[in-house]
Amino acid sequence: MENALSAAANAEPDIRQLVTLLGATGDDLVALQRIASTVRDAGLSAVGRPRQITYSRKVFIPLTRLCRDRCHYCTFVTVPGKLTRDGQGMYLEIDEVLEIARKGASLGCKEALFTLGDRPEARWSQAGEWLAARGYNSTLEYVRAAAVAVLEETGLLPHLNPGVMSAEEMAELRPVAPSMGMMLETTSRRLFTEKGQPHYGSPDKDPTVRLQVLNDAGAERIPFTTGILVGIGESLTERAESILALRDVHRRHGHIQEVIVQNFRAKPDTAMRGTPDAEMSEFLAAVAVARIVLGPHMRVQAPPNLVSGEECAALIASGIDDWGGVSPLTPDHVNPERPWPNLDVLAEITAASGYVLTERITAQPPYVLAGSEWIDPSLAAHVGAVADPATGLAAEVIPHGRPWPAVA
Ligand SMILES: O=c1nc2n(C[C@H](O)[C@H](O)[C@H](O)CO)c3cc(O)ccc3cc-2c(=O)[nH]1
Ligand SMILES: C[C@H]1O[C@@H](n2cnc3c(N)ncnc32)[C@H](O)[C@@H]1O
Ligand code: MET
Ligand code: SF4
Repeated sequence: MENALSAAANAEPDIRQLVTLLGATGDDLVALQRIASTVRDAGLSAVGRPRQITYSRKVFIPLTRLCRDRCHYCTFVTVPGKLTRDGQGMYLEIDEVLEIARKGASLGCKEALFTLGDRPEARWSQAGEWLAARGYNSTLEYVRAAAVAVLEETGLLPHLNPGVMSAEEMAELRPVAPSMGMMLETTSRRLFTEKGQPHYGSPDKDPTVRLQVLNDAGAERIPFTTGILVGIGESLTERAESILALRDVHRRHGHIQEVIVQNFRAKPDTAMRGTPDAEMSEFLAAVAVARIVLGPHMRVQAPPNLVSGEECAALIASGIDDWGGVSPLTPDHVNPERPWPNLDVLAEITAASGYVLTERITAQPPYVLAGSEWIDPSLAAHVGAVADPATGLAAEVIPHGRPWPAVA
């Protein structure tokens, strides 16, 4: 442990040392957290915003809960029969999307997070029929149309999280969203190939496929959010490998705008209901190791609603600098049992640790400030209207719709 801690403080720890660090507890964990905090603080100072912890004020738009996958931890996914019994459509209609986005805009939200099941039309004929009846050939085509409607009618900026996409599909979507994302989850192949493991039977959770998406997103120059899900049965070695894989793809393309370290939370109606939640010390060690491996310039995000208020302070101590999207309106539909902290409370929690809660937009500041290299010119006016031109963070405005593309 001492060698591993000293490597973390002074050099690049090797994978064996990272595994040791991922198992740190007690005083060793405190020492690891100190190193991670120092790295985070240096990174924030270097970009001229010392001690700021960011969040994005957002609405969550669950465009469809149908999915061709069946991840054992997921309570978001549903089936056509259940939607019909509950009197719901296969997808949200554009009007329903706009109603959520309009309410969000009036509350000062600047991001519309589209999170949805992967390619449901590949499994459910009802999904394909719903789309065809409205003139769409695919879920991703419908995502694009919904994003355009949100831009034109509300001015919220779409962040797209629709699962696996091809390079061509990402290129089609790039002009309608300043950022996109997809969790790597894990590089563990075993959790995908072995019967009984959480990704068994979910083709979109093949780690090779997911790494390809991350690589393609970089080649397409899309500011991209990704991350790992901690505590789904991956070993400490697999956890270390996953973090290293994210470091490597970012070294290649420079497009990873933030890395989410998310703790698994068991849900009653899922196959993993009996699996204990991620151990807090292991989760904190994962955050700290991610910070150390990814370095001072990466934004490291953990959601504040998946832990307690005291544990939020421990996340700050472990080196995060971003809380991700927080909503004053919509629930976290992926973790519906975990309400968002009120934004005033989150500001207090953040301040109690000596940091200032600061609003950003969906794309992280360096990508906003770099302009057309990273963000499609069709979005320049929409982004310019909600971003502070000096910092690339959020401006204090209420968004409003404008034509898209704003610049032809
Ligand atoms: O409310 C949530 N937001 C999630 N977000 C959104 C996130 O909180 C931020 O709104 C975005 O990252 C914008 O920066 C994700 C975004 C991604 O690109 C990939 C995965 C997630 C996962 C979640 C999630 O589980 N719950
Ligand atoms: C949107 C993201 O939410 C995460 N996700 C899905 N189900 C759970 C759960 N039970 N607990 C925590 N995170 C979860 C996955 O990482 C997915 O990619
Ligand atoms: C609701 S899960 C998030 C989006 C996508 N289905 C994925 O698993 O990556
Ligand atoms: S986590 Fe995403 S891919 Fe897996 S079942 Fe849920 S919606 Fe589908």
